[in-house]
This record gives sequence, C-alpha cells and structure tokens, in this order.
Amino acid sequence: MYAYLRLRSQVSLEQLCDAFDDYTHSERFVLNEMAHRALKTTASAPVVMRASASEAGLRKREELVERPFTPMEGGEGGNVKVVVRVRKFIKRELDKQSPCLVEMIPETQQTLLHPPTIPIDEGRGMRKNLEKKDFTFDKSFWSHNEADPHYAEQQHVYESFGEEFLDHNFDGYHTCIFAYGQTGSGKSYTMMGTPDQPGLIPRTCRGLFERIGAEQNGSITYGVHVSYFEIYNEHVKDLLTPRTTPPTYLKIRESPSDGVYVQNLTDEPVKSYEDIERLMRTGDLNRTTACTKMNDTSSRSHAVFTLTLKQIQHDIATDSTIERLARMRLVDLAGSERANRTEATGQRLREGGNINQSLTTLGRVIAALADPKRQQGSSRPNSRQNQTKRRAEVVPYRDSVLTYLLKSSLGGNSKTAMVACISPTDYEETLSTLRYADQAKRIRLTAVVNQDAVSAAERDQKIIEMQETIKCLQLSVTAATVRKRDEADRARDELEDYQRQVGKMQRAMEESRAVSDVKIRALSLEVEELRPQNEALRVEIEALRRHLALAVGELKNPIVLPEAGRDGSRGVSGSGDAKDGNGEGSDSGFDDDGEDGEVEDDMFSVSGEGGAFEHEGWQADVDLLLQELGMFKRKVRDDKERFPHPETGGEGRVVEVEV
Ligand SMILES: Nc1ncnc2c1ncn2[C@@H]1O[C@H](COP(=O)(O)OP(=O)(O)OP(=O)(O)O)[C@@H](O)[C@H]1O
Repeated sequence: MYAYLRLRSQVSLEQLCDAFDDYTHSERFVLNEMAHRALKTTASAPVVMRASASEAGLRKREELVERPFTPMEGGEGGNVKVVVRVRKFIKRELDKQSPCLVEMIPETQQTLLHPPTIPIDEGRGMRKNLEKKDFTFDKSFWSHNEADPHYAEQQHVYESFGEEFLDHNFDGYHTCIFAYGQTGSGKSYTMMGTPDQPGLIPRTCRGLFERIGAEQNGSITYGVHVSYFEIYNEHVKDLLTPRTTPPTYLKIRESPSDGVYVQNLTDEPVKSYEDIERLMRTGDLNRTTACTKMNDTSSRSHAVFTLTLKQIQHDIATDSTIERLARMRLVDLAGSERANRTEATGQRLREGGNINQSLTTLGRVIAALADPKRQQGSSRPNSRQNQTKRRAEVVPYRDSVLTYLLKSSLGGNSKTAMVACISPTDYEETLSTLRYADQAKRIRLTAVVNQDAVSAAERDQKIIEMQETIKCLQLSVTAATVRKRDEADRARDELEDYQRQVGKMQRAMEESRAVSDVKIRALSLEVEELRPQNEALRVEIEALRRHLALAVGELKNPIVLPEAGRDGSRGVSGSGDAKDGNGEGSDSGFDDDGEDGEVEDDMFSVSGEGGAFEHEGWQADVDLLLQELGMFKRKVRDDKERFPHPETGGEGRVVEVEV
C-alpha cells in the first residue's frame, strides 16, 4: 500500500505511516498486500485479470471467470519468493520459560533475530558472542502470539501467496511451494495444517475447485490429477498406495519431454475437493512420522504433494484449441536436526543423517543457483551454450533424490516459493534457516506458460494421425488376441485330451479292481467248498497208503504153494522143510514178526489131513487175493494220475507191484 501510494502520489514513507496509524496491524497488512498487487498489475502487464490475492475473501465469483486464455507469453523471469513464519511456543518451550528471540516488523517485512541473554555454544558448552541479525523477506508471518494484532493465521498465509500461486497455475505456469526449517518449527502445520486449521495444501485444493466450479464460460474443460509421494532415506515411496512389506520403492527417470519424474507413481484423477481430501488422508496415514524429543509427530521424510491442472479451451470462432498444463508442487520437507539436540539413536539417527544430507545438498543447489556469477552469465545472450553447460556442471541436483526431483522447480521452468519456518527460541537453528532462506531469495527463475495452441487444421491432422495409430494398434491387438486365443484353444484341447485319458485310465483301474475283487471272492468260495472234499481225499489217501503198505508187505513175502504129488503135505517153495506134515507155523516161510504175519498164519494154517481139499481152499484164497491185488493196482494207477507227485512233476512215485 505504501509503495503503491508513494508511486501514485509521491508522498513520503513517514507521511504514509502517519496517515495509516489508525489502522490495526492486520488491516495494514491486508492493505499493504492489496497495494503490492495493484502495483504489480500496473507495472507488469495488462493481462492480469484478477483482483489482488488479499481480496480473495471479498472476491466476487464473476471476477474469477470469463478469463479467456491470453496468447502465450515468453519466459517470465523472477526470483524465488521467500517468506518466513515464526510459530508460537510449544509446551517444551513454555515449560522451560524460553524467551522469544524473534521479532517481525510487518511494515518492512523484516525479521529480526535477537541473541539469547545467556548465549551458549551448545556443542562445547562455552559462552559465545552472538549478535542481533536482520533479514528482509517477501513476507514475514508473525504466528507467534494470537493476541497480537498482526498475528498471521492459516487463512492469512494462504491468501498472501497461496492464492497468487494458484493464479499462476491457472495462467499455465508450473509452481512449487516448499516449507523448510528445523524439526518442530511448523512446516507440516503450515503446509498440511490440522483439521481445524487447514494449511496451504488443503486450502489450495479447495481454492482450485472453487475456481473451477465458478467457471461460467463453458468453453474451458478442466482436468485435475493428484499424486503424493515421500522421499524416505533416499527412496521414493508412493503415499497413495497401501504400504507393503518389504516397502515398494519407485524409480526416478528423466526424459526430454517430461523432465525428471517418478516412474509408476499413482496419478489419480479427481473431480472435487472431497476426492482430494480422501487422498490427502490416505497419504498422511501412509507417511513416515515418529515421536522425537523435539516433536511428537516429527516427519521423517520429505513429502511431495502434486496437483496437475489441465485446461483445454476451445474457440468456436477460430475452431482452435488451447491447452494449458500446470503442475503445483507442495513440498513439506523433513526438518533439519542436530543429533545432540534430538538425542536420536538407531533408526531415528540414521533418518536424521539422511534428512540432513539431502537438506545440505538442497543448500548447495540453492547456493549454486544463487551464485551471482551464474546470474551474470545468464544475462549474457551469446553465452547461452556455455551457460547451459556450466549449469549442468555446477548445480549438484543429482547428489540427492530430493534435489533431483525438484530440479525444474528450483532452477527451471517454475514459479517457486520457500516458506522458512522458524522456532521463536532457538538462535542457532533459526539463524541457519534464515541464512538458507536469504540465499534462496537470490535464485532467479525462468517460468514459461505451458501452453499448446492447436488450429482446426492441425487438430484435424492430429486426429487423422491418431486414428491411423489407433487403427494400427487395434490391428496388432487383434492379431495378438487371435494368436493368444489360438494358443489358448490348443492348450485347452490338449488339457482336455489329457484329462480324458486320465479319466479313462482311472475308470479302467477301477474296473479291473472290481473284477479282481469278484475273482477273489469266487476263489475264496471255491476254496471253502473244496475244503471238505480235500479233507475226504486226504483221509482216502491215508487209507490207500495203509492199504498199499499191506500189499507191499504181502508181495515181499509171497505165498509159496506146496508142490503137487508130494505126500500131500503142504510144501513151501525154497524151504523144503515141511517134513513133519503138521505144517508148523515156524517153518511156513512167512515172516511172522508182524501183525499181518499173524493173520496170514491163520489163513495158511493147514492140517496134515485132506491136503487136496486144502489146496483148493488156498487156490481160492490166492485167486481172491490176486483179484484184490489187481484192483489195488488199478486204484494206485488212478491215484497216480489224480494226485501227481509235486517233486516228480506228475510222475507219481508209485510202488510198482508185480503180480
Ligand atoms: N503457526 C502455528 N500455530 C500453532 N501451532 C503451531 C504453529 N506451527 C507449529 N505449531 C505446532 O508446533 C508443533 C510442531 O509443528 P510441526 O509438526 O508442523 O513441525 P515440523 O516443522 O513439521 O516438524 P518436523 O520437521 O519434525 O516434522 C505442532 O504441535 C504444531 O501444531
């Protein structure tokens, strides 16, 4: 406001201060903001169609719409915008009754850092000579004491530069806002905030959809995509996909058309603020945080929330289309920390080391980009090639994942702002942050509108080319589908055939098992049936054996008939001893040592009288015996056939009986 009025009316700063003495700090703050905007509008270009950012609350819907795309502008130079914000005391500081070392002068956007009353070098416990430091930034947000008239609340921070950055996005510029500061200094509070006090990210998202919703000129089509990832221990993790064990890390790629990007990162299309809110919640739950001595919910990773806005405007009069693509990067960096202050050990210490290392690299990148020699070099038009070469050599983007991914935001095509968050009590850390921020504000950027204008003829040509491509793709997809279907059919047929064969084999095996069971049952029955017959035969065999033994015995001792003509006495062949005519058994020639012998004794016992009669009787007996012997012989032969001997292979060992 001061600047604006001074420019318009050439009044002095003192006169203006007097004139605005009646205003409160926050009213002055707002008025000043309005003036800066108005001044910028007057001085820069006639194309800025919006009211100033600080008027946003009063901004009428109509002012946001009916804003046709302007022809593509050339690259717009500008420095990194740097704002600083001091938070209120937290419990730890209140308990220690630490004094506030920071002072801000809203009129001049100065931030003053006062030395502590008992300056201690924390590392060595020695007294140190510390000085009051003075910095000036684009904005100094006093968020220390709510009772103070120029207290800057969340809405205030958003209105003062968040809205302006959203304007840039709608104009087709890439933007980046990142929060830097020591651990526990209020970065997450500023970027994400709390449910009651939403920070820059939710407010920017809401503002984006409010503007899209207010758009009354139906010729513009909007498309919004959201991605959210974190860099943890130098690895990139997608925060919009569920956590996995082990964690899934994404790769970083660089291409001439897209620059540096994260491969396979979820880029979710969204239609409303509620869609984004859901994704933010998912991402925040997946983010790596931990309780440290300095902060109960300390972010252990750098979180990068990206909104991509695509606007397509169709001009009916010229039948041409203009496409604008803008990317908003909202980065909540992990806090720098000193191991001796956080008292971290183990995993926390390792995280801290990685965080510090990437922040140190960010510092080196900022230092390289802010180098005045570089700035001079870039102003010399004929040294363009050398300059590009030098840039590539000097700026150590690739030394950390963070700087590599923020390459274009820091030193390329982007409008970038840094929010330096500071604690009110920590002199050393706050000074370090303020120096870091002071250096960042010297970085010059070259942002260009990312716009593509396509005439009707070009568009038609593009459509024809795309149709050709689609046709080719369809053909190759169809061919691949047919090939795959054939292969699948063949494989299915083979499988079915195989299954049929297996089925057949199983059935055959079951049948043969059933047949075997039946056979076993039948054989068991037959065995049972044959058992009595077998027993009878065994008994018969036993009888025959005895019979045979008897016969053999008889054959061994054949009956000798007495010679005819002899004195009628019975004679025994070979013996000739039956002289006494009384046929004493002892001389009969029979072996009478057994039972049979006794029987035969009885049979052949003769009396000395009536020898002829006796002969006839013997003859009859012998005939009978021979008859029986013949029968026996037949029987033995039959038996031999029926029961072949197992060892002689059927040749039964039958005693040959000669009769
Ligand atoms: N402006 C503020 N107003 C009120 N409270 C704040 C403000 N800034 C920070 N805080 C509070 O301070 C504490 C630390 O803030 P925060 O978690 O945002 O720090 P941080 O810088 O993100 O820390 P880290 O780097 O460890 O993640 C939180 O309890 C937060 O609510």
